[in-house]
Amino acid sequence: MRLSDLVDVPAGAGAAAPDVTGFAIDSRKVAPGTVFGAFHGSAFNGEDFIPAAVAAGAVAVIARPDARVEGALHIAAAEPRRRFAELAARFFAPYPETVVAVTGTNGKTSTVEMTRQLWRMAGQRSASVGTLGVTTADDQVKTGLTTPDIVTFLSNLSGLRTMGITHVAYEASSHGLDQYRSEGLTVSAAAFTNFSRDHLDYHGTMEAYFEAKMRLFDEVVDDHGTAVVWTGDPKSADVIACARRRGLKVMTVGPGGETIDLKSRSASPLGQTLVLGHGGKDWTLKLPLIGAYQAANVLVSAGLVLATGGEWTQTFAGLGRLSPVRGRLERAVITPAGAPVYIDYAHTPDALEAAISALRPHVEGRLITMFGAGGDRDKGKRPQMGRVAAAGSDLVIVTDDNPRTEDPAMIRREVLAGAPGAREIGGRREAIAFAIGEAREGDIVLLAGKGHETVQVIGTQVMPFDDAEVARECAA
Ligand SMILES: CC(=O)N[C@H]1[C@@H](OP(=O)(O)OP(=O)(O)OC[C@H]2O[C@@H](n3ccc(=O)[nH]c3=O)[C@H](O)[C@@H]2O)O[C@H](CO)[C@@H](O)[C@@H]1O[C@H](C)C(=O)N[C@@H](C)C(=O)N[C@H](CCC(=O)O)C(=O)O
Ligand SMILES: Nc1ncnc2c1ncn2[C@@H]1O[C@H](COP(=O)(O)OP(=O)(O)OP(=O)(O)O)[C@@H](O)[C@H]1O
Ligand SMILES: N[C@H](CCC[C@H](N)C(=O)O)C(=O)O
Ligand SMILES: [Mg+2]
Repeated sequence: MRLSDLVDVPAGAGAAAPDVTGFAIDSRKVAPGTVFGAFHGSAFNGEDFIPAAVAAGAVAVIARPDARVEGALHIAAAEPRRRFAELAARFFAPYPETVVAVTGTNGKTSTVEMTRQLWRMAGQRSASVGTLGVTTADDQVKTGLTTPDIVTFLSNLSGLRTMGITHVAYEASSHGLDQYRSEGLTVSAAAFTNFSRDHLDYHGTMEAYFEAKMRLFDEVVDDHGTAVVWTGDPKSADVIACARRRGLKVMTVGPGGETIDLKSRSASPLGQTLVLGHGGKDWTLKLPLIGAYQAANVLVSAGLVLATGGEWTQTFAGLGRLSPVRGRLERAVITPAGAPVYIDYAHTPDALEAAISALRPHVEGRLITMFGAGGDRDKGKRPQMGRVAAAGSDLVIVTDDNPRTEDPAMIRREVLAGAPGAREIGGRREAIAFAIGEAREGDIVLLAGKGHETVQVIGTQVMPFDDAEVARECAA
Protein backbone atom coordinates (compact mmCIF):
# COMPACT_ATOMS: atom_id res chain seq x y z
CA MET A 1 0.00 0.00 0.00
CA ARG A 2 1.21 3.50 -0.86
CA LEU A 3 1.00 6.36 1.62
CA SER A 4 -1.03 8.22 -1.02
CA ASP A 5 -3.62 5.42 -0.87
CA LEU A 6 -4.27 6.39 2.73
CA VAL A 7 -3.98 10.17 2.83
CA ASP A 8 -3.44 13.11 0.49
CA VAL A 9 0.29 13.51 0.12
CA PRO A 10 1.02 17.13 -0.85
CA ALA A 11 2.84 17.50 -4.18
CA GLY A 12 6.52 18.19 -3.67
CA ALA A 13 6.54 16.62 -0.22
CA GLY A 14 9.86 14.78 -0.39
CA ALA A 15 9.09 11.13 -0.97
CA ALA A 16 5.72 11.67 -2.66
CA ALA A 17 4.23 8.22 -2.25
CA PRO A 18 6.40 5.88 -0.25
CA ASP A 19 5.28 2.35 0.48
CA VAL A 20 3.65 1.83 3.86
CA THR A 21 4.98 -1.32 5.48
CA GLY A 22 3.28 -1.12 8.87
CA PHE A 23 1.78 0.94 11.68
CA ALA A 24 3.27 1.50 15.15
CA ILE A 25 2.39 3.44 18.29
CA ASP A 26 5.74 2.71 19.92
CA SER A 27 8.87 4.32 18.45
CA ARG A 28 10.82 1.17 19.34
CA LYS A 29 8.70 -0.83 16.94
CA VAL A 30 9.16 1.47 13.96
CA ALA A 31 10.79 -0.02 10.85
CA PRO A 32 11.38 1.62 7.45
CA GLY A 33 8.00 2.44 5.90
CA THR A 34 6.04 2.59 9.17
CA VAL A 35 3.30 5.10 9.96
CA PHE A 36 3.94 6.21 13.56
CA GLY A 37 1.22 7.40 15.95
CA ALA A 38 2.49 9.90 18.54
CA PHE A 39 0.07 9.97 21.47
CA HIS A 40 -0.05 11.64 24.84
CA GLY A 41 -0.15 8.81 27.37
CA SER A 42 -0.33 8.48 31.12
CA ALA A 43 3.43 7.93 31.49
CA PHE A 44 4.96 9.46 28.32
CA ASN A 45 4.27 11.97 25.58
CA GLY A 46 4.66 10.02 22.35
CA GLU A 47 5.57 13.28 20.56
CA ASP A 48 8.94 13.14 22.33
CA PHE A 49 9.71 10.03 20.28
CA ILE A 50 8.92 11.49 16.84
CA PRO A 51 12.60 12.14 15.98
CA ALA A 52 13.49 8.56 17.01
CA ALA A 53 10.62 7.19 14.91
CA VAL A 54 11.70 9.21 11.85
CA ALA A 55 15.31 8.09 12.35
CA ALA A 56 14.07 4.49 12.39
CA GLY A 57 12.34 5.00 9.03
CA ALA A 58 8.82 6.29 9.75
CA VAL A 59 7.32 7.69 6.53
CA ALA A 60 4.48 9.52 8.26
CA VAL A 61 3.56 10.60 11.78
CA ILE A 62 0.00 10.97 13.03
CA ALA A 63 0.14 13.67 15.70
CA ARG A 64 -1.61 16.80 16.97
CA PRO A 65 -1.42 19.78 14.58
CA ASP A 66 1.14 21.62 16.72
CA ALA A 67 3.51 18.68 17.12
CA ARG A 68 6.90 19.06 15.38
CA VAL A 69 7.45 16.53 12.60
CA GLU A 70 10.54 16.76 10.38
CA GLY A 71 11.61 14.28 7.74
CA ALA A 72 8.26 12.49 7.41
CA LEU A 73 4.73 13.46 6.44
CA HIS A 74 2.82 15.04 9.34
CA ILE A 75 -0.75 13.70 9.38
CA ALA A 76 -2.24 16.29 11.70
CA ALA A 77 -5.31 15.42 13.75
CA ALA A 78 -6.93 16.96 16.80
CA GLU A 79 -7.44 13.44 18.15
CA PRO A 80 -4.49 11.48 16.78
CA ARG A 81 -5.56 8.15 18.33
CA ARG A 82 -8.87 8.26 16.46
CA ARG A 83 -7.21 9.13 13.14
CA PHE A 84 -4.63 6.40 13.70
CA ALA A 85 -7.38 3.80 14.24
CA GLU A 86 -9.11 4.87 10.99
CA LEU A 87 -5.97 4.69 8.86
CA ALA A 88 -4.51 1.57 10.47
CA ALA A 89 -7.86 -0.18 9.97
CA ARG A 90 -7.58 0.46 6.23
CA PHE A 91 -4.04 -0.89 6.20
CA PHE A 92 -4.86 -4.14 8.07
CA ALA A 93 -8.17 -4.85 6.22
CA PRO A 94 -9.94 -7.14 5.44
CA TYR A 95 -11.55 -8.44 8.64
CA PRO A 96 -14.05 -11.17 9.51
CA GLU A 97 -17.40 -10.22 8.00
CA THR A 98 -19.31 -10.24 11.30
CA VAL A 99 -17.74 -8.41 14.24
CA VAL A 100 -19.62 -7.49 17.43
CA ALA A 101 -18.45 -5.74 20.61
CA VAL A 102 -19.50 -5.91 24.26
CA THR A 103 -19.14 -3.26 26.92
CA GLY A 104 -20.22 -3.03 30.57
CA THR A 105 -18.51 -3.09 33.95
CA ASN A 106 -18.89 -6.84 34.42
CA GLY A 107 -19.72 -9.70 32.11
CA LYS A 108 -17.80 -8.71 28.98
CA THR A 109 -15.47 -11.71 28.93
CA SER A 110 -18.29 -14.12 29.72
CA THR A 111 -20.56 -12.61 27.05
CA VAL A 112 -18.02 -12.61 24.21
CA GLU A 113 -17.03 -16.17 25.04
CA MET A 114 -20.66 -17.42 25.14
CA THR A 115 -21.32 -15.59 21.86
CA ARG A 116 -18.39 -17.41 20.29
CA GLN A 117 -19.75 -20.75 21.55
CA LEU A 118 -23.29 -20.09 20.29
CA TRP A 119 -22.01 -19.18 16.83
CA ARG A 120 -19.85 -22.28 16.76
CA MET A 121 -22.80 -24.49 17.70
CA ALA A 122 -24.63 -22.92 14.76
CA GLY A 123 -21.79 -23.97 12.46
CA GLN A 124 -19.96 -20.64 12.15
CA ARG A 125 -16.20 -20.27 12.39
CA SER A 126 -16.01 -17.96 15.38
CA ALA A 127 -13.59 -16.33 17.82
CA SER A 128 -13.71 -14.19 20.93
CA VAL A 129 -11.19 -11.51 21.86
CA GLY A 130 -10.74 -10.05 25.34
CA THR A 131 -9.37 -10.66 28.83
CA LEU A 132 -8.80 -14.36 28.10
CA GLY A 133 -6.91 -13.49 24.90
CA VAL A 134 -7.92 -14.63 21.42
CA THR A 135 -10.05 -17.78 21.65
CA THR A 136 -11.08 -19.99 18.74
CA ALA A 137 -12.43 -23.53 18.69
CA ASP A 138 -8.89 -24.88 18.58
CA ASP A 139 -6.75 -22.43 20.48
CA GLN A 140 -6.40 -19.69 23.10
CA VAL A 141 -3.63 -17.12 22.79
CA LYS A 142 -3.15 -14.65 25.64
CA THR A 143 -2.60 -10.97 24.86
CA GLY A 144 -2.09 -9.50 28.36
CA LEU A 145 -4.69 -6.75 28.38
CA THR A 146 -8.45 -6.97 27.80
CA THR A 147 -8.12 -4.64 24.83
CA PRO A 148 -4.54 -4.72 23.63
CA ASP A 149 -3.19 -1.74 21.70
CA ILE A 150 -4.87 -0.82 18.42
CA VAL A 151 -2.12 -2.30 16.24
CA THR A 152 -2.31 -5.69 17.99
CA PHE A 153 -6.09 -5.56 17.90
CA LEU A 154 -6.39 -4.84 14.18
CA SER A 155 -3.64 -7.27 13.17
CA ASN A 156 -5.23 -10.01 15.31
CA LEU A 157 -8.61 -9.42 13.69
CA SER A 158 -7.05 -9.45 10.25
CA GLY A 159 -5.18 -12.66 11.15
CA LEU A 160 -8.44 -14.29 12.22
CA ARG A 161 -9.91 -13.53 8.81
CA THR A 162 -6.88 -15.14 7.16
CA MET A 163 -7.52 -18.24 9.31
CA GLY A 164 -11.05 -18.43 7.90
CA ILE A 165 -12.85 -17.02 10.96
CA THR A 166 -16.05 -15.25 9.91
CA HIS A 167 -17.56 -14.23 13.28
CA VAL A 168 -15.80 -12.37 16.11
CA ALA A 169 -17.06 -11.02 19.44
CA TYR A 170 -14.69 -8.69 21.28
CA GLU A 171 -14.63 -6.91 24.64
CA ALA A 172 -14.62 -3.14 24.48
CA SER A 173 -13.15 -2.07 27.83
CA SER A 174 -13.62 1.51 28.97
CA HIS A 175 -9.85 2.09 28.77
CA GLY A 176 -9.86 0.68 25.27
CA LEU A 177 -12.80 2.87 24.21
CA ASP A 178 -11.28 5.98 25.76
CA GLN A 179 -7.99 5.33 23.96
CA TYR A 180 -9.50 4.27 20.59
CA ARG A 181 -7.81 0.88 21.01
CA SER A 182 -10.44 -1.34 19.35
CA GLU A 183 -12.10 0.27 16.37
CA GLY A 184 -11.80 1.32 12.76
CA LEU A 185 -13.43 -1.83 11.35
CA THR A 186 -17.13 -2.45 10.80
CA VAL A 187 -18.83 -3.44 14.06
CA SER A 188 -22.31 -4.77 13.27
CA ALA A 189 -23.69 -4.96 16.79
CA ALA A 190 -22.74 -3.62 20.21
CA ALA A 191 -23.95 -4.91 23.56
CA PHE A 192 -24.30 -3.44 27.05
CA THR A 193 -24.23 -5.75 30.07
CA ASN A 194 -24.33 -3.48 33.13
CA PHE A 195 -22.75 -0.47 34.80
CA SER A 196 -21.34 -0.10 38.31
CA ARG A 197 -18.27 1.16 40.08
CA ASP A 198 -14.79 0.38 38.73
CA HIS A 199 -11.75 2.09 37.25
CA LEU A 200 -12.33 5.48 38.91
CA ASP A 201 -8.55 5.80 39.27
CA TYR A 202 -8.52 6.23 35.48
CA HIS A 203 -11.85 7.89 34.64
CA GLY A 204 -12.18 10.10 37.73
CA THR A 205 -15.99 10.10 37.95
CA MET A 206 -18.80 7.65 37.28
CA GLU A 207 -20.11 10.06 34.62
CA ALA A 208 -16.81 10.04 32.73
CA TYR A 209 -16.63 6.25 33.06
CA PHE A 210 -20.14 5.90 31.62
CA GLU A 211 -19.39 8.35 28.80
CA ALA A 212 -16.33 6.31 27.85
CA LYS A 213 -18.52 3.22 27.54
CA MET A 214 -21.14 5.08 25.50
CA ARG A 215 -18.57 5.78 22.76
CA LEU A 216 -19.25 2.21 21.67
CA PHE A 217 -22.83 3.18 20.76
CA ASP A 218 -22.17 6.80 19.80
CA GLU A 219 -19.24 6.25 17.49
CA VAL A 220 -17.79 2.76 17.21
CA VAL A 221 -20.71 0.56 16.09
CA ASP A 222 -21.73 0.85 12.44
CA ASP A 223 -24.37 3.44 11.47
CA HIS A 224 -26.69 0.61 10.45
CA GLY A 225 -25.79 -1.50 13.46
CA THR A 226 -27.77 -2.94 16.33
CA ALA A 227 -27.56 -2.25 20.07
CA VAL A 228 -28.27 -5.24 22.30
CA VAL A 229 -29.14 -4.01 25.78
CA TRP A 230 -29.64 -5.94 29.02
CA THR A 231 -32.85 -4.58 30.57
CA GLY A 232 -32.02 -5.19 34.23
CA ASP A 233 -29.60 -2.34 34.90
CA PRO A 234 -30.41 1.16 36.20
CA LYS A 235 -28.41 2.57 33.24
CA SER A 236 -30.16 0.47 30.58
CA ALA A 237 -32.62 3.25 29.70
CA ASP A 238 -29.74 5.69 29.13
CA VAL A 239 -28.01 3.22 26.84
CA ILE A 240 -31.22 2.65 24.87
CA ALA A 241 -31.71 6.42 24.54
CA CYS A 242 -28.14 6.82 23.34
CA ALA A 243 -28.58 4.04 20.77
CA ARG A 244 -31.87 5.53 19.49
CA ARG A 245 -30.33 8.99 19.15
CA ARG A 246 -27.72 7.41 16.92
CA GLY A 247 -30.46 5.67 14.87
CA LEU A 248 -29.37 2.14 15.76
CA LYS A 249 -31.75 -0.79 15.81
CA VAL A 250 -32.35 -1.64 19.49
CA MET A 251 -32.85 -5.16 20.82
CA THR A 252 -33.56 -5.55 24.53
CA VAL A 253 -32.98 -8.77 26.47
CA GLY A 254 -33.76 -9.60 30.10
CA PRO A 255 -36.82 -9.13 32.31
CA GLY A 256 -39.46 -7.43 30.11
CA GLY A 257 -37.10 -7.52 27.11
CA GLU A 258 -38.68 -7.01 23.68
CA THR A 259 -36.36 -9.40 21.85
CA ILE A 260 -35.83 -11.93 24.62
CA ASP A 261 -38.04 -11.66 27.69
CA LEU A 262 -36.63 -13.45 30.74
CA LYS A 263 -39.96 -14.51 32.24
CA SER A 264 -38.64 -16.64 35.07
CA ARG A 265 -35.50 -18.17 36.44
CA SER A 266 -35.25 -20.94 39.01
CA ALA A 267 -32.09 -22.45 40.44
CA SER A 268 -31.47 -26.18 40.17
CA PRO A 269 -28.54 -28.10 41.72
CA LEU A 270 -26.40 -28.02 38.57
CA GLY A 271 -27.76 -24.95 36.83
CA GLN A 272 -31.02 -23.11 36.32
CA THR A 273 -34.24 -23.27 34.38
CA LEU A 274 -35.13 -20.24 32.28
CA VAL A 275 -38.45 -19.41 30.70
CA LEU A 276 -37.85 -17.10 27.76
CA GLY A 277 -40.36 -15.25 25.63
CA HIS A 278 -39.50 -14.50 22.00
CA GLY A 279 -41.75 -13.49 19.11
CA GLY A 280 -44.90 -14.29 21.11
CA LYS A 281 -43.79 -17.80 22.05
CA ASP A 282 -42.39 -19.22 25.30
CA TRP A 283 -39.36 -21.42 25.48
CA THR A 284 -38.21 -23.29 28.60
CA LEU A 285 -34.61 -24.34 28.80
CA LYS A 286 -32.10 -25.70 31.25
CA LEU A 287 -28.95 -23.62 31.46
CA PRO A 288 -25.97 -25.65 32.68
CA LEU A 289 -24.58 -22.65 34.62
CA ILE A 290 -25.55 -21.26 38.04
CA GLY A 291 -26.29 -17.68 39.09
CA ALA A 292 -28.41 -14.81 37.86
CA TYR A 293 -25.36 -13.11 36.43
CA GLN A 294 -24.55 -16.00 34.11
CA ALA A 295 -28.14 -16.08 32.88
CA ALA A 296 -27.87 -12.35 32.14
CA ASN A 297 -24.68 -12.77 30.16
CA VAL A 298 -25.94 -15.68 28.06
CA LEU A 299 -29.07 -13.75 27.12
CA VAL A 300 -26.95 -10.84 25.94
CA SER A 301 -24.91 -13.35 23.91
CA ALA A 302 -28.08 -14.80 22.42
CA GLY A 303 -29.17 -11.24 21.55
CA LEU A 304 -25.92 -10.65 19.69
CA VAL A 305 -26.31 -13.89 17.76
CA LEU A 306 -29.89 -12.97 16.78
CA ALA A 307 -28.73 -9.45 15.87
CA THR A 308 -26.23 -10.91 13.40
CA GLY A 309 -28.59 -13.25 11.61
CA GLY A 310 -28.78 -16.21 14.00
CA GLU A 311 -31.87 -18.37 13.89
CA TRP A 312 -33.70 -18.26 17.21
CA THR A 313 -34.60 -21.95 17.77
CA GLN A 314 -31.02 -22.96 17.07
CA THR A 315 -29.68 -20.16 19.29
CA PHE A 316 -31.94 -21.03 22.22
CA ALA A 317 -31.11 -24.73 21.88
CA GLY A 318 -27.44 -23.76 22.03
CA LEU A 319 -27.96 -22.08 25.42
CA GLY A 320 -28.60 -25.48 26.96
CA ARG A 321 -25.22 -26.74 25.75
CA LEU A 322 -22.91 -23.89 26.78
CA SER A 323 -19.61 -24.71 28.50
CA PRO A 324 -18.47 -22.69 31.51
CA VAL A 325 -15.97 -19.87 31.09
CA ARG A 326 -12.64 -20.27 32.90
CA GLY A 327 -12.62 -18.54 36.31
CA ARG A 328 -16.30 -17.52 36.27
CA LEU A 329 -17.94 -19.56 39.07
CA GLU A 330 -15.59 -22.38 38.20
CA ARG A 331 -15.71 -25.27 40.67
CA ALA A 332 -12.03 -26.01 41.28
CA VAL A 333 -12.24 -28.81 43.83
CA ILE A 334 -14.29 -30.35 46.62
CA THR A 335 -12.48 -30.26 49.97
CA PRO A 336 -11.87 -33.47 51.95
CA ALA A 337 -14.70 -32.31 54.24
CA GLY A 338 -17.03 -32.17 51.22
CA ALA A 339 -17.25 -28.42 50.62
CA PRO A 340 -17.10 -27.21 47.00
CA VAL A 341 -14.56 -24.45 46.25
CA TYR A 342 -15.50 -21.92 43.57
CA ILE A 343 -13.15 -19.56 41.76
CA ASP A 344 -14.65 -16.32 40.47
CA TYR A 345 -13.17 -13.23 38.81
CA ALA A 346 -15.28 -10.82 40.89
CA HIS A 347 -13.10 -7.74 41.39
CA THR A 348 -15.73 -5.02 41.80
CA PRO A 349 -18.37 -4.55 44.52
CA ASP A 350 -21.18 -5.39 42.11
CA ALA A 351 -19.43 -8.51 40.81
CA LEU A 352 -18.71 -9.76 44.33
CA GLU A 353 -22.36 -9.32 45.20
CA ALA A 354 -23.35 -11.18 42.03
CA ALA A 355 -20.98 -14.07 42.76
CA ILE A 356 -22.17 -14.32 46.36
CA SER A 357 -25.82 -14.33 45.39
CA ALA A 358 -25.14 -16.95 42.71
CA LEU A 359 -23.74 -19.31 45.35
CA ARG A 360 -26.15 -18.46 48.21
CA PRO A 361 -29.01 -20.74 47.12
CA HIS A 362 -26.57 -23.67 47.11
CA VAL A 363 -25.18 -23.06 50.63
CA GLU A 364 -26.51 -25.25 53.43
CA GLY A 365 -23.92 -24.29 56.04
CA ARG A 366 -21.66 -21.26 55.74
CA LEU A 367 -20.44 -19.25 52.77
CA ILE A 368 -16.72 -18.59 53.24
CA THR A 369 -15.54 -15.75 51.01
CA MET A 370 -11.89 -14.94 50.40
CA PHE A 371 -10.81 -11.98 48.29
CA GLY A 372 -8.53 -8.94 48.02
CA ALA A 373 -8.30 -5.83 45.83
CA GLY A 374 -5.75 -4.96 43.16
CA GLY A 375 -3.03 -2.39 43.81
CA ASP A 376 -2.54 0.68 41.57
CA ARG A 377 -6.24 0.53 40.72
CA ASP A 378 -9.43 2.22 41.94
CA LYS A 379 -9.06 2.58 45.74
CA GLY A 380 -12.62 3.66 46.49
CA LYS A 381 -14.00 0.24 45.58
CA ARG A 382 -12.03 -1.45 48.38
CA PRO A 383 -14.26 -0.71 51.43
CA GLN A 384 -17.31 -1.25 49.22
CA MET A 385 -16.08 -4.73 48.35
CA GLY A 386 -15.49 -5.33 52.06
CA ARG A 387 -19.07 -4.33 52.87
CA VAL A 388 -20.60 -6.51 50.17
CA ALA A 389 -18.55 -9.54 51.24
CA ALA A 390 -19.40 -9.06 54.90
CA ALA A 391 -23.10 -8.61 54.19
CA GLY A 392 -23.40 -11.78 52.10
CA SER A 393 -20.97 -14.22 53.73
CA ASP A 394 -20.67 -16.07 57.01
CA LEU A 395 -16.89 -15.86 57.13
CA VAL A 396 -14.77 -13.34 55.24
CA ILE A 397 -11.03 -13.61 54.66
CA VAL A 398 -9.24 -10.57 53.26
CA THR A 399 -6.02 -11.32 51.42
CA ASP A 400 -3.82 -9.99 48.60
CA ASP A 401 -4.75 -9.73 44.91
CA ASN A 402 -1.99 -8.25 42.75
CA PRO A 403 -0.80 -5.54 45.17
CA ARG A 404 1.48 -4.28 42.37
CA THR A 405 3.51 -1.30 43.64
CA GLU A 406 1.27 -0.56 46.66
CA ASP A 407 1.83 -1.74 50.24
CA PRO A 408 -0.31 -4.91 50.50
CA ALA A 409 -1.08 -4.31 54.19
CA MET A 410 -2.45 -0.86 53.33
CA ILE A 411 -4.75 -2.29 50.63
CA ARG A 412 -6.02 -4.92 53.07
CA ARG A 413 -6.66 -2.20 55.66
CA GLU A 414 -8.78 -0.28 53.15
CA VAL A 415 -10.80 -3.41 52.35
CA LEU A 416 -11.13 -4.27 56.05
CA ALA A 417 -12.58 -0.80 56.69
CA GLY A 418 -15.75 -2.16 55.07
CA ALA A 419 -15.53 -5.60 56.72
CA PRO A 420 -14.36 -5.07 60.30
CA GLY A 421 -15.17 -8.63 61.38
CA ALA A 422 -13.13 -10.22 58.60
CA ARG A 423 -10.04 -12.34 59.11
CA GLU A 424 -6.87 -10.85 57.58
CA ILE A 425 -4.38 -13.25 56.01
CA GLY A 426 -1.81 -11.57 53.75
CA GLY A 427 -0.36 -14.40 51.68
CA ARG A 428 -2.94 -15.64 49.20
CA ARG A 429 -1.81 -19.27 49.46
CA GLU A 430 -2.11 -19.18 53.27
CA ALA A 431 -5.53 -17.54 52.96
CA ILE A 432 -6.74 -20.25 50.56
CA ALA A 433 -5.36 -22.98 52.84
CA PHE A 434 -7.17 -21.41 55.80
CA ALA A 435 -10.49 -21.09 53.93
CA ILE A 436 -10.31 -24.70 52.79
CA GLY A 437 -9.31 -25.93 56.25
CA GLU A 438 -12.26 -24.07 57.81
CA ALA A 439 -14.88 -25.48 55.45
CA ARG A 440 -17.20 -28.22 56.71
CA GLU A 441 -19.75 -30.29 54.80
CA GLY A 442 -22.56 -28.02 53.60
CA ASP A 443 -20.25 -24.99 53.41
CA ILE A 444 -19.15 -23.35 50.16
CA VAL A 445 -15.82 -21.59 49.65
CA LEU A 446 -15.63 -18.64 47.23
CA LEU A 447 -12.16 -17.53 46.16
CA ALA A 448 -12.78 -14.24 44.37
CA GLY A 449 -10.81 -11.71 42.35
CA LYS A 450 -8.37 -13.64 40.20
CA GLY A 451 -10.53 -16.03 38.18
CA HIS A 452 -8.47 -17.23 35.22
CA GLU A 453 -5.34 -15.26 36.22
CA THR A 454 -2.18 -17.30 36.57
CA VAL A 455 0.04 -14.76 38.30
CA GLN A 456 0.30 -12.69 41.48
CA VAL A 457 1.95 -9.32 40.87
CA ILE A 458 3.87 -8.09 43.93
CA GLY A 459 5.90 -4.94 43.37
CA THR A 460 7.21 -5.42 39.87
CA GLN A 461 7.65 -9.15 40.36
CA VAL A 462 5.25 -11.42 38.52
CA MET A 463 4.97 -14.76 40.34
CA PRO A 464 3.04 -17.80 39.09
CA PHE A 465 -0.25 -18.13 40.98
CA ASP A 466 -3.45 -19.88 39.97
CA ASP A 467 -6.31 -19.94 42.52
CA ALA A 468 -7.74 -23.17 41.10
CA GLU A 469 -4.39 -24.96 41.22
CA VAL A 470 -3.57 -23.71 44.71
CA ALA A 471 -7.04 -24.71 45.91
CA ARG A 472 -6.49 -28.23 44.59
CA GLU A 473 -3.11 -28.39 46.29
CA CYS A 474 -4.55 -27.15 49.58
CA ALA A 475 -7.43 -29.63 49.40
CA ALA A 476 -5.21 -32.60 48.59
C1 LIG B 1 -3.43 3.57 31.64
C2 LIG B 1 -3.48 2.80 30.36
O1 LIG B 1 -4.53 2.30 30.00
N1 LIG B 1 -2.35 2.68 29.68
C3 LIG B 1 -2.31 1.98 28.40
C4 LIG B 1 -1.92 2.94 27.30
O2 LIG B 1 -0.70 3.50 27.59
P1 LIG B 1 -0.47 5.05 27.34
O3 LIG B 1 -1.10 5.46 26.06
O4 LIG B 1 -0.85 5.81 28.55
O5 LIG B 1 1.10 5.00 27.07
P2 LIG B 1 2.40 5.64 27.75
O6 LIG B 1 3.20 4.54 28.30
O7 LIG B 1 2.10 6.83 28.57
O8 LIG B 1 3.17 6.16 26.42
C5 LIG B 1 2.62 7.13 25.52
C6 LIG B 1 2.99 6.77 24.12
O9 LIG B 1 4.40 6.82 23.97
C7 LIG B 1 4.84 5.70 23.29
N2 LIG B 1 6.27 5.44 23.57
C8 LIG B 1 6.69 5.22 24.85
C9 LIG B 1 8.04 4.96 25.09
C10 LIG B 1 8.97 4.94 23.99
O10 LIG B 1 10.18 4.73 24.11
N3 LIG B 1 8.47 5.17 22.74
C11 LIG B 1 7.17 5.41 22.52
O11 LIG B 1 6.79 5.60 21.36
C12 LIG B 1 3.91 4.60 23.78
O12 LIG B 1 3.87 3.49 22.90
C13 LIG B 1 2.59 5.34 23.80
O13 LIG B 1 1.93 5.30 22.57
O14 LIG B 1 -1.85 2.27 26.07
C14 LIG B 1 -0.94 1.17 26.03
C15 LIG B 1 -1.00 0.53 24.64
O15 LIG B 1 -2.18 0.76 24.00
C16 LIG B 1 -1.33 0.14 27.08
O16 LIG B 1 -0.39 -0.91 27.09
C17 LIG B 1 -1.38 0.79 28.46
O17 LIG B 1 -1.93 -0.16 29.35
C18 LIG B 1 -1.34 -0.29 30.64
C19 LIG B 1 -0.13 -1.22 30.56
C20 LIG B 1 -2.37 -0.87 31.61
O18 LIG B 1 -2.06 -1.41 32.65
N4 LIG B 1 -3.65 -0.75 31.29
C21 LIG B 1 -4.77 -1.26 32.07
C22 LIG B 1 -5.20 -0.32 33.19
C23 LIG B 1 -5.93 -1.46 31.12
O19 LIG B 1 -5.98 -0.88 30.04
N5 LIG B 1 -6.89 -2.28 31.52
C24 LIG B 1 -8.08 -2.51 30.75
C25 LIG B 1 -8.98 -3.42 31.60
C26 LIG B 1 -10.29 -2.88 31.66
C27 LIG B 1 -11.31 -3.96 31.95
O20 LIG B 1 -11.23 -5.07 31.41
O21 LIG B 1 -12.22 -3.65 32.69
C28 LIG B 1 -7.82 -3.26 29.45
O22 LIG B 1 -8.49 -2.98 28.45
O23 LIG B 1 -7.00 -4.18 29.48
N1 LIG C 1 -23.87 -9.69 34.28
C1 LIG C 1 -23.18 -9.57 35.40
N2 LIG C 1 -23.67 -8.87 36.46
C2 LIG C 1 -22.96 -8.74 37.60
N3 LIG C 1 -21.76 -9.31 37.82
C3 LIG C 1 -21.23 -10.02 36.81
C4 LIG C 1 -21.90 -10.17 35.55
N4 LIG C 1 -21.12 -10.92 34.75
C5 LIG C 1 -20.03 -11.20 35.44
N5 LIG C 1 -20.08 -10.70 36.69
C6 LIG C 1 -19.03 -10.77 37.73
O1 LIG C 1 -17.88 -10.18 37.17
C7 LIG C 1 -16.81 -11.11 37.11
C8 LIG C 1 -16.03 -10.91 35.86
O2 LIG C 1 -16.81 -11.33 34.75
P1 LIG C 1 -16.25 -11.12 33.29
O3 LIG C 1 -14.84 -11.52 33.26
O4 LIG C 1 -17.19 -11.74 32.34
O5 LIG C 1 -16.37 -9.53 33.22
P2 LIG C 1 -15.51 -8.44 32.43
O6 LIG C 1 -16.46 -7.33 32.17
O7 LIG C 1 -14.88 -9.05 31.25
O8 LIG C 1 -14.39 -8.01 33.47
P3 LIG C 1 -13.06 -7.11 33.12
O9 LIG C 1 -13.52 -5.71 33.18
O10 LIG C 1 -12.08 -7.38 34.18
O11 LIG C 1 -12.58 -7.52 31.78
C9 LIG C 1 -17.45 -12.49 37.22
O12 LIG C 1 -16.54 -13.41 37.74
C10 LIG C 1 -18.63 -12.19 38.12
O13 LIG C 1 -18.24 -12.17 39.47
N1 LIG D 1 -7.31 -9.47 39.99
C1 LIG D 1 -7.47 -8.26 39.35
C2 LIG D 1 -8.59 -7.93 38.53
C3 LIG D 1 -8.21 -6.91 37.52
C4 LIG D 1 -9.24 -6.59 36.50
C5 LIG D 1 -8.83 -5.63 35.44
N2 LIG D 1 -9.89 -5.48 34.54
C6 LIG D 1 -8.33 -4.31 35.94
O1 LIG D 1 -8.91 -3.68 36.81
O2 LIG D 1 -7.37 -3.88 35.33
C7 LIG D 1 -6.72 -7.08 39.94
O3 LIG D 1 -7.29 -6.11 40.46
O4 LIG D 1 -5.55 -7.16 39.85
MG1 LIG E 1 -12.96 -9.02 30.71
